[in-house]
Amino acid sequence: MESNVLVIDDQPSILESMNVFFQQRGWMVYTSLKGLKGLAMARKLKPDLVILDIKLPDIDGLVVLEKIKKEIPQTQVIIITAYQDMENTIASIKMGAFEFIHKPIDIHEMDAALYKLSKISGKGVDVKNQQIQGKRFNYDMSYIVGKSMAMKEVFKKIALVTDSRVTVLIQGESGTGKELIAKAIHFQGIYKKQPFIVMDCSTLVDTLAESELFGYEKGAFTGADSTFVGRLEKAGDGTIFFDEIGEMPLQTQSKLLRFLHEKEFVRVGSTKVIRSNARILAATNRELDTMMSQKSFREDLFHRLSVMTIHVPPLRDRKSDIPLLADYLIKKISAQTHMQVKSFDSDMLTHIFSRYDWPGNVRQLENTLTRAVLMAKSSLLTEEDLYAALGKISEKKQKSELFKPLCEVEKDYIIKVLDAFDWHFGKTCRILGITRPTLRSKLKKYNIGSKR
Ligand SMILES: Nc1ncnc2c1ncn2[C@@H]1O[C@H](COP(=O)(O)OP(=O)(O)OP(=O)(O)O)[C@@H](O)[C@H]1O
Repeated sequence: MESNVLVIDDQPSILESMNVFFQQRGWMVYTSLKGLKGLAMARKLKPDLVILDIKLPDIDGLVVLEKIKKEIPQTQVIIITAYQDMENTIASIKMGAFEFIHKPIDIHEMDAALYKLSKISGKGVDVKNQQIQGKRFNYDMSYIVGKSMAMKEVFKKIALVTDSRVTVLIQGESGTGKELIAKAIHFQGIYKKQPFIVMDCSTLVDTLAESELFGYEKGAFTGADSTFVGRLEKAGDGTIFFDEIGEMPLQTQSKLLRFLHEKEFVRVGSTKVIRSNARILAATNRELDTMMSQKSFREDLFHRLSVMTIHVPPLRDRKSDIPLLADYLIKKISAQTHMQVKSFDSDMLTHIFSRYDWPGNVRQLENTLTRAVLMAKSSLLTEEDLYAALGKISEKKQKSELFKPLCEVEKDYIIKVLDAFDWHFGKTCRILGITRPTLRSKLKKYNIGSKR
């Protein structure tokens, strides 16, 4: 499990720099600009480490330190301050602060403190290892998250094919990460410096498909004002990824098949044969078996493409990946939207998100989290934010809407009976088992007027 740190400082620039520093070392980072809020977060999150400014706008940093050490003794605290203040240094160390670092923060000093921490902490915070993790965590466009058995199988297959030129067919529902896998195959392999070209087959129109794929010569047809280099040629010694291959028009399928046989093609309007060494990857969310039996997908093309197949399971079949994915995606979204990394309670998120089937798979999860990050009112993603992003109301809210105070129940019931008996007081009193004066006093108490 990754370590987590809470940074409490009233300077946004410090929060930002600490955020980057710890994230690069693979830590989960939480931040607070205020002491009291930071204290509340510490109580809730019980972080491995708190970086605490001694001078805070709302509460003395030393008081925060004292409370943290008393209530969450396992949490280590590093004090930071702009003041060379011996008294505070001594006081904070006496109170159990682990280290005292002066501003501006020297990252080597912070690294040294973390190293020291790794020696004393039972959790074994391994700085070196975290630096490696940090390097890997770079929103790399080919970085795939997953620890489920199913994803481990996917990783194994990727590893088998990255350095070869084998044709791979990637199958899976929409949003499962097929394009990401294609990128991983290309960018993790020895040909990663070569181009990676995507051909979205759902946009191919029969008449233009050949030109798009193989290119055309100037004057090949009306409107061909200049020579056009097709996608295959653009791929060079790299990869061409046919996304949504199931959508490729039948005529184009034949042309692609011929290319796969011969490894050469000619531009439209030319006679010059161009040899290509491009690696072919394809993906589909369609049932190609059914399409083949319906003759809308060529069987021979299928066999050519599926030298190796990778089946990407839907998210509902690997829910154990949700916490890891959510953690990664929130960091990715925060970086992309330049929003401060939102902290969240991983158990709460897992509890809520694991109940959904995610028909749109990881893309839907990513979109949901993006909405949650953008809509969140604070730097902490709450249960309410997650439910709102899912377009649902939270259990807490549901319950509060379902259950009302007794007086409201009584008021509603009296009105219901009055309405049912056309506001006949005698009948209403008999049903409710009360006297007329009692009914009158209740009407007054609940401000129930005349017949509505
Ligand atoms: N295992 C994963 N780890 C990290 N990000 C993922 C993972 N799987 C999918 N994603 C992210 O989810 C989004 C959808 O993934 P991708 O476009 O690769 O899916 P797809 O299967 O190709 O979808 P479609 O069939 O609709 O084209 C992308 O932003 C991708 O980066």
